[in-house]
Amino acid sequence: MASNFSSIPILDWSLTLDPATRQQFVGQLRHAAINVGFLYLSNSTVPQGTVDTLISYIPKLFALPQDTKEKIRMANSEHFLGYSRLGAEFTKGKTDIREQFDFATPHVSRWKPGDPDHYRLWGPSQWPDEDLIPGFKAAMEEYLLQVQELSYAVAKLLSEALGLPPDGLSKFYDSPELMQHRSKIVKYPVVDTSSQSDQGVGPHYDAGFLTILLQASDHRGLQVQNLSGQWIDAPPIPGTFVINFGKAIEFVTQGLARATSHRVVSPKGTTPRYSIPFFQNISLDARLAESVLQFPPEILKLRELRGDVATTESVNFSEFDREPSGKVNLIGRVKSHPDVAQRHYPELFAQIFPQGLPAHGSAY
Ligand SMILES: O=C(O)CCC(=O)C(=O)O
Ligand SMILES: [Fe+2]
Repeated sequence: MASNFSSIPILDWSLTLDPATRQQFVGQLRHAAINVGFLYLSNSTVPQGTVDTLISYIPKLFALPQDTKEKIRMANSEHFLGYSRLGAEFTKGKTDIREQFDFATPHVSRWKPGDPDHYRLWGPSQWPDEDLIPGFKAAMEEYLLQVQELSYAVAKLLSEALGLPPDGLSKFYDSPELMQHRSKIVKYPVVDTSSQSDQGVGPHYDAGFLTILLQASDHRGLQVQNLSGQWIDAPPIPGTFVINFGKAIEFVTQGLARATSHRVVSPKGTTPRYSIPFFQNISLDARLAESVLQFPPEILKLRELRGDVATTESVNFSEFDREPSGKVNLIGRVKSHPDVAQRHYPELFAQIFPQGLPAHGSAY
């Protein structure tokens, strides 16, 4: 019988600051990683002011005129960065009812002719005109910087929690100037469920290492699938982030850090739900099948005690066993945003969608 969970643990980052309580935090992180795959983090290193400033911009960002938003649409960007209008994205063959802007940490594309296609995946963000939303770009870039720092600090503690040295995961990151992490600002509108689905985003796993999610409005909607397949609510808790693990870290930790399936149900009531996930990436070149880590037997025992996870309907990033991380991520982006892919990666698009653009999204 698999151990199971009915709520998501809340971890207090301030425990890490005192040597007397640090190990308590590390133990809680070990439990959350192995048995749940999700946690809330309170009292993190990200200043509340940075969070509040960014949140204050969200309604203004989505209220920009539609043509202003379309000027920076994702289809312009071979990096899959920019604006996606409502209904432009697919998960498991169904339209996700969300509108979003994808941004990323500052990065200059390293791609040059002859390099693999997936080097083109990372590059500069598209920003709305500064005059139309003054201060927004600076607020987002500051947020990205702070959350990036937090993500590296969490990775160190996770490494310890799994019985590795603190730098046990660092070989998966390139030097900072070669790395790029992504984020997006998402709006889930209220839908009329008598005529529409309530799929904010369908069941899926995240692809990378760590996801640090800010639930930026007071709405339920995020749900997490437990080991026996039931959907557990992960409601917003003020002053916290939600952290979860992606398929890449699950792969290299032999399933110790669990990638847990999750989804968002459209909000009820009268106001939209907002969220800001941050996806910590690993090196585009990382070949995970060659980099699986070794763990102490007492840690591996905990995975055995957890037991097997019920099969889920979530989308899988199964190519990690043969392709470099950048290629796996590119394939995921092509499936989620086929219109962008058709324009910028026609060959890969044709392999994945031999019949052309899916009418209703048939990506998975
Ligand atoms: O909006 C949320 O709360 C979660 C979004 C999510 O899981 C994703 O975009 O990967
Ligand atoms: Fe996700």
